[in-house]
Amino acid sequence: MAPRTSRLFASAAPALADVSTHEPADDTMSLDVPEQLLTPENSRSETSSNNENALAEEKPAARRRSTRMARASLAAVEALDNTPVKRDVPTPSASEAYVESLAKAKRSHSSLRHSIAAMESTMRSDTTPAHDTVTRDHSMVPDTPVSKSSQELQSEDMNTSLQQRTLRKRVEKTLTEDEGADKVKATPKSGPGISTRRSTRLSLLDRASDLVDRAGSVLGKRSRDLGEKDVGRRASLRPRNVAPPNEDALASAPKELASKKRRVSESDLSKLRSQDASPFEEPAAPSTPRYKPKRWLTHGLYTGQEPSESPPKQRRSKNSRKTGGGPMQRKILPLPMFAGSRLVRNGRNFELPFDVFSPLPPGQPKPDEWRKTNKNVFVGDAGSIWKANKKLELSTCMCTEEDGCDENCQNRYMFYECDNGNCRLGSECGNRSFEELKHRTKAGGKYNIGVEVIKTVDRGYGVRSNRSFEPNQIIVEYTGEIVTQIECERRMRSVYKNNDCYYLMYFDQNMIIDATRGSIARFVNHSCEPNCRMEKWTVAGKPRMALFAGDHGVMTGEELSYDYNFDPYSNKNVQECRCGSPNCRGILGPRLKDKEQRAKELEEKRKATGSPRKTNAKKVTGTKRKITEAIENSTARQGKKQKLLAPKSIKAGVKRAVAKASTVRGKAIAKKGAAVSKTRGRGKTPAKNVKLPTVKTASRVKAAVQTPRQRASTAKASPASPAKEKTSQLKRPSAETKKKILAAAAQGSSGRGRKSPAKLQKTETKSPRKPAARKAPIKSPVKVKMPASTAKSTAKGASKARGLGKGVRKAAQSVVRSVRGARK
Ligand SMILES: C[S@@+](CC[C@H](N)C(=O)[O-])C[C@H]1O[C@@H](n2cnc3c(N)ncnc32)[C@H](O)[C@@H]1O
Repeated sequence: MAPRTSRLFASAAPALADVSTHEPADDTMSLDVPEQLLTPENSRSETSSNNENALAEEKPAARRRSTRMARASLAAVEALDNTPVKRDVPTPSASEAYVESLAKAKRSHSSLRHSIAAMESTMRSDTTPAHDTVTRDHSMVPDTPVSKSSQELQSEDMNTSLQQRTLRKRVEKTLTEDEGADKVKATPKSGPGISTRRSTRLSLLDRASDLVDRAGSVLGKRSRDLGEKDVGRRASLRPRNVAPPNEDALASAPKELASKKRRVSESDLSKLRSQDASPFEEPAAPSTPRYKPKRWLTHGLYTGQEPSESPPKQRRSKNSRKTGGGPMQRKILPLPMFAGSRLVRNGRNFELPFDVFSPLPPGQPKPDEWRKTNKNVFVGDAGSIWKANKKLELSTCMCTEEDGCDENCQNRYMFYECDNGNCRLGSECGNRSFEELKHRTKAGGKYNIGVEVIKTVDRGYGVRSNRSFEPNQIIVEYTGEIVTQIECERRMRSVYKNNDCYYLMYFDQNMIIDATRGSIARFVNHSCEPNCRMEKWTVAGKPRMALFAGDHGVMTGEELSYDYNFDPYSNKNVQECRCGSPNCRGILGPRLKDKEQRAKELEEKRKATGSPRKTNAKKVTGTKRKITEAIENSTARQGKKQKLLAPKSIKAGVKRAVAKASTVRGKAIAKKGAAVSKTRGRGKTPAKNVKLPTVKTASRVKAAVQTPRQRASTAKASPASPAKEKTSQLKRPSAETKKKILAAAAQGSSGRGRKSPAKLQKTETKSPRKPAARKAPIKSPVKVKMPASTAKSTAKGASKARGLGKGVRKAAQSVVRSVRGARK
């Protein structure tokens, strides 16, 4: 005890000096007790053993000192609590404790005085004068957990002036009753005294590690690793008895500590340390550095995946090598992303897949020679010519708000865009496509623009949609340099003569858009079954071209195409089409016109039904495509044509002959009537004979055959019709023949016929008036002669042309017979 006491004295020398100045010492014990309680080392040891949370908290120095004082005073309270008397009696309130302490203070007044004086002197020596007041007045107000617990004991009396005195009295009481306090003091002084210093350093270290943690989370993995290494190194300095900020533990800790202190001898200090540490280590959390907890994303690519120990954005193998954490605790491979086991177990709400809007990844081949312009630019003379021909075209929209300029809008029909000048519907108007496109372009971004260039397999570049488009929605404007036709031709001859691709399109006023320098629309390829249309609209009086979605709309990722309806100008320019559609026309040529399209459809219909074809192949002419098609068609139908045409031509010939014959007959009848009337009127009977043979009146010829005169007249008349048709082939009869005919006619008429000579005479009498008329029947045999063959041929021809009938044939034959008979 002696060396120890001297050591204690040595350490408490300043305090003793102060004490001696205030009050003389009554006995040695009175000096011993405060020394054990109030040395700075003691107070530190208490702090280190109880204060855990305070390590991490920043406090001003003065506050820390006051805390130490509170610890010192609290140690006395704890000692008080540890007495057997206290354990049996319920914890008194602050006022009771005060009364108690007063009673006890009387008993050991003198010794307490010394101890209090020593305590105050210690306080003075530890704190500056400025803080002295603070220490005295607010020694119970520190915000550490321990001081809070002691503060609770006095919470009711905090406002009274006895606050400090209560503390003093309790200390006095403790000192009085606890005679073995020196034993208790030995342990905290030697054991935790060491760790007190450490704790002071550790509070700083912990703060520093906190800062490193924060910095690590900001600076990234490498910094975190560095921080971790540092922390690991400092961990050797960390006290092993760091307890969590548990109030129960804090409350119980001093009791256990006090009881152990009594049991442990001074010689077993090293053992004591390890034993002291054990009760605190059990509830204490492992002394790992306190990292900011990782927050796993609740959305994005990895949503639904099991969290791993690896930091994100790093390969697991690499990560485990660095951190030494090892791979994840998995027995089998995880399920694929978006179908992980968690997803299978729990399910989740529907989320759009990440590639719904997925522009092409970077690194796509891009056209080098493309010079872009999103506006039409007039080049050369085009501008001046355009202005000169400019017409102000206005079209006032008549739609109502209910209609909203839908498909029935008059402006829409005419490809006129509505604007505030010609339409009063404003935002309700549905016919402002170019306006919409303007807003989209202005907003920018891949989605608003909605198209991107791609490289196709066999058609050069193309354009792909990276969003969906409604049917008939505007997609992109076709812009470029507007040139005159002359300029266009010049470019074709010189500039583009070796080009494979042309970007020329007919525009307006005989001008052409050359999109070699133009918008992205120039890359849109041709398809025979396109999903888009190229349309020309008038916007604010100016024509503009744009690509619109087709009637079925466009889906994300589809390649855009329209029908070029391409005019290749020459054979050289005819290009093979590789659109791959089922109805591909084979070349980049013009599409069928409506009429041809209809004809084609009809043809197909006929083929299907098997009905004969009426169309004329001659009509299918024009462009190269059409010629090709016509050739194909003709070769395909040649056989059919031959089979069909043979019977057709006969029928047609017969029909023609009949029609002609009937027409001539009709005419002849009409003429006959007229002639008869004329002759009658004029008294020309022989004319009747001349006219009768006009082939057509078969019945009358028959009747005429019945009498010789009539036969004769028929014989004269019968060849008349063919003679009439083929006058040049007839030969004139000789005079002798004429006489014979006349004689035969006279005999025949006198012998057979009932005709009176008067009649004949009458006829003859009439004949002088018209000798030519009379001559005609005379001539007729000549005629008949010749016409005999003619009649034959006529009969043959008539038999060939079977439409003439038997009557005509018989008449002709009878004429021939009569002529022969007349000869005989
Ligand atoms: C206006 S450009 C289209 C963009 C072009 N593919 C490019 O790479 O620049 C027209 C040219 O593309 C090619 N092309 C377009 N559509 C095609 C198709 N269906 N089949 C074959 N070639 C096509 C032809 O060479 C044509 O002259």
